[in-house]
Amino acid sequence: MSTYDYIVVGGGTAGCVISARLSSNPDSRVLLVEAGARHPLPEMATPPAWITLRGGSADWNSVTVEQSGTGTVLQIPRGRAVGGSSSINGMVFARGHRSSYDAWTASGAPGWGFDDLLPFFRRSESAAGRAADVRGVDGPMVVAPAEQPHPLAAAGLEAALEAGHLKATDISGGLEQGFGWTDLNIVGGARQSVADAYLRPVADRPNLDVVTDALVHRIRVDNGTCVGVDYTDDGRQVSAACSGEVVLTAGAIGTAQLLLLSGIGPQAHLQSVGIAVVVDLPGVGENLHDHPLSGVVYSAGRPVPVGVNNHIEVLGLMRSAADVDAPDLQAFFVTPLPGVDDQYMIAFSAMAPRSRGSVRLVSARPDAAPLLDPNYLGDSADLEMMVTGLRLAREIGNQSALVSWRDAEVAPGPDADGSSPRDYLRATTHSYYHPVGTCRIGSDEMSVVDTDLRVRGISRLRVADASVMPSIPSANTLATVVAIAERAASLMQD
Ligand SMILES: Cc1cc2nc3c(=O)[nH]c(=O)nc-3n(C[C@H](O)[C@H](O)[C@H](O)COP(=O)(O)OP(=O)(O)OC[C@H]3O[C@@H](n4cnc5c(N)ncnc54)[C@H](O)[C@@H]3O)c2cc1C
Repeated sequence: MSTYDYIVVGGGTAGCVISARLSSNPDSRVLLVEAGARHPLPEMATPPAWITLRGGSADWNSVTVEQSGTGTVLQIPRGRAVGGSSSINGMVFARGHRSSYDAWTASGAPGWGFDDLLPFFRRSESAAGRAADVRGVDGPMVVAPAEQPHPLAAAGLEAALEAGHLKATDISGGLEQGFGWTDLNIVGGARQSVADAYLRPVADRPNLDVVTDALVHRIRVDNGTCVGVDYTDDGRQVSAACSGEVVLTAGAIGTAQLLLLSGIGPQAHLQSVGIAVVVDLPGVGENLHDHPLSGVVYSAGRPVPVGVNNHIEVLGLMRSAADVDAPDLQAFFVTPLPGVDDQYMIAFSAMAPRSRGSVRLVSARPDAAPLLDPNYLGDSADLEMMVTGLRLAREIGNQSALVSWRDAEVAPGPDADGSSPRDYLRATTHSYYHPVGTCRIGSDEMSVVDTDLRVRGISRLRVADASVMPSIPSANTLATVVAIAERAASLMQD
């Protein structure tokens, strides 16, 4: 059995960051184990093609249980590839508003506010042309607004300003609200995944072993200490030993699933699926949540060019009412709407959803898909927030700046008023692909990791991915996961 100083479980977004940072010390032997393939699919490089990667070989093809708030069963794509979800995602690179992270501090995660995370956000990125005291100048992720902006996105931005929203000079920076050109991790016309930015440049380090197409089954715990992992590689059962620390970076779904498979989780649930309890940790798999997403669809009165980017170039962060404490709604222009000719959408999403769900096992088999219940619109406040989002999106959609594009509102359609917007929202709300929260940081009994990301009750085991977020930030989640991973690497090297 090989012994490593560090084992990183899941070679996705966070896993690529952490294994690259830890292996920069030539004296540390690092193993990274990833279930997906080593090499990228050709379509991953082409920004507008990202939509087609959902449901393909680099997606775990997860679905939810029927959602009580919507009556629907929804897909939750998540990357199964080196680079993880960053290899199939929409390439929007944005921090949440600073209030999102300050809410983490307030919820019992001191040291995780915006100012605490800022050095790690900055370390991760090169954002040329942005304010250098807020944005990074020499990090691996090279991010910038669309080089060749879509003309319909430009018209949408004008329409948002016409509707009275603020113009944001840097909507990706975490300090502003309003509408502006978001940063994208597209470099020279191609996706830059986190694997491209962090891992591939260092993959030939002699002290870094990257094992792919390998499913981790469980972590091994001996007397309260994590001592290694078990995985299958090409049908063989393999055990790797760890003399230092194991860090779980299998994502909000995969990490919770692995802890449960390893006997770390709510006792009654583990017993119900026949897994011996190692630590009764009731918060594992709880607190699953995501941004709910819907949109107003318009037919265009003229051909809408396909564009060379990711279909999402302008983001808006708004407040649902003037007196709310923090921005709580996002809107963006989908230009064009993929899969249909000459339509576009103004999408909107509740940024601080109250609904909470869970990840649970159906059996002790590591290859069995877990039960996923993000509980979209389960809390009626989220539905009402989406009703406000629909109203604000329509306001923007009806402005004169869009008149040369707009033909008609196709969905919900001009007749939808009274109670029918709620029916429309229940029927059309789907995942924004940002599941988080299943192993949250905190100090109460439902938290899973402490503020140093150490799993409660087990030594030499950390979690560092989207699962540790106590609550979802008010933006797409990639940039936040990268910052969490940077911070984790720094904590592990202290
Ligand atoms: C289709 C899509 C579009 C998105 N668009 C955007 C966007 O435009 N902007 C944005 O900011 N965010 C976006 N996101 C969200 C963002 O990409 C994720 O929040 C982020 O990448 C999650 O990082 P992670 O490290 O937590 O998990 P991941 O990047 O998903 O990595 C987890 C890794 O662990 C591996 N793994 C899981 N279980 C096991 C196991 N048992 N054994 C071995 N390996 C395992 C997986 O294969 C995967 O590679 C999108 C996500 C998706 C899926």
